[in-house]
Amino acid sequence: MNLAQAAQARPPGDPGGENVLRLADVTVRFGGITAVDAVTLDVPGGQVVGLIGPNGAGKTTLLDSVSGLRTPTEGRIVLDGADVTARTASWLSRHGIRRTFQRHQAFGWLTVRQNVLVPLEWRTRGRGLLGDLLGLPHRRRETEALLQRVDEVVELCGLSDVRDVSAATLPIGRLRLLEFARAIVDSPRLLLLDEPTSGLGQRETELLREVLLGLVRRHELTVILVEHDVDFVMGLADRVVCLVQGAVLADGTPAEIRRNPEVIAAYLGN
Ligand SMILES: Nc1ncnc2c1ncn2[C@@H]1O[C@H](COP(=O)(O)OP(=O)(O)OP(=O)(O)O)[C@@H](O)[C@H]1O
Repeated sequence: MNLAQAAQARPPGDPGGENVLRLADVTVRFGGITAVDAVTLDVPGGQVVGLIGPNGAGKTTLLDSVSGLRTPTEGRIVLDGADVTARTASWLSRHGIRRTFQRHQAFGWLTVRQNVLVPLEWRTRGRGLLGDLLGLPHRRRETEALLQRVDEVVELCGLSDVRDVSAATLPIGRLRLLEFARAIVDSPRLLLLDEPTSGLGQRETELLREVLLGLVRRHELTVILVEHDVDFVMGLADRVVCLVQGAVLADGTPAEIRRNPEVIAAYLGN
């Protein structure tokens, strides 16, 4: 990862590409509770959109809808121009949407390297099984390429020193970085991050920031970032959306959101 190269590829403030994602009046209800209330949002390619708001504002529920874990009660979700509102999580995952969760999802009994390999194995599952069994050269080359990619991402996420250690023995900060590594290893188009800095120390937070910034600036990634660490969001996001009681209270640049009196009253404080 070279941040200088990354910064050249897309200068800060560049509006990014066409919309990767469009939410149109997305509403999610749980019985009488409206968790997400008619949210309309465009996410241009290559941008980081920060999603902030108080506890219970509907941020995670919105990510659940975009990642196919929860079908909206109303409204439409459009990915690269196609309506994906009713698509399943596994379909969306195969089509380039990845997410992390507030609680890490690593497999404790696998090593760091094996954990990062899982999404790649899953993507190529079943393909070339005969080639594997016969040890055919083209399959060996494919496997070597996958392992090389795994090692690159493990290094990028600062996990090389623990790559052969089982995940169950890692402290929480390392586990969160492992979760992130698993989410980016197969180069998703859209990454949904749910409180990625929670449990990270200062150095780990800075590493995560640099890795994310590099990927985004090189147009490799579009991100929706849910995060309570306001400085982290404001430092990374091209745009910030503040949700309150399921609805969009404000949508603007980090500077606009920081000085928005309604956002200050509802969430940021003074
Ligand atoms: N499975 C569920 N069943 C019923 N209500 C739910 C469910 N999931 C979320 N809610 C409710 O929906 C609302 C939004 O919750 P959500 O977790 O999306 O908020 P959030 O902004 O992510 O909060 P936090 O910052 O605390 O993670 C809350 O009132 C919550 O209690």
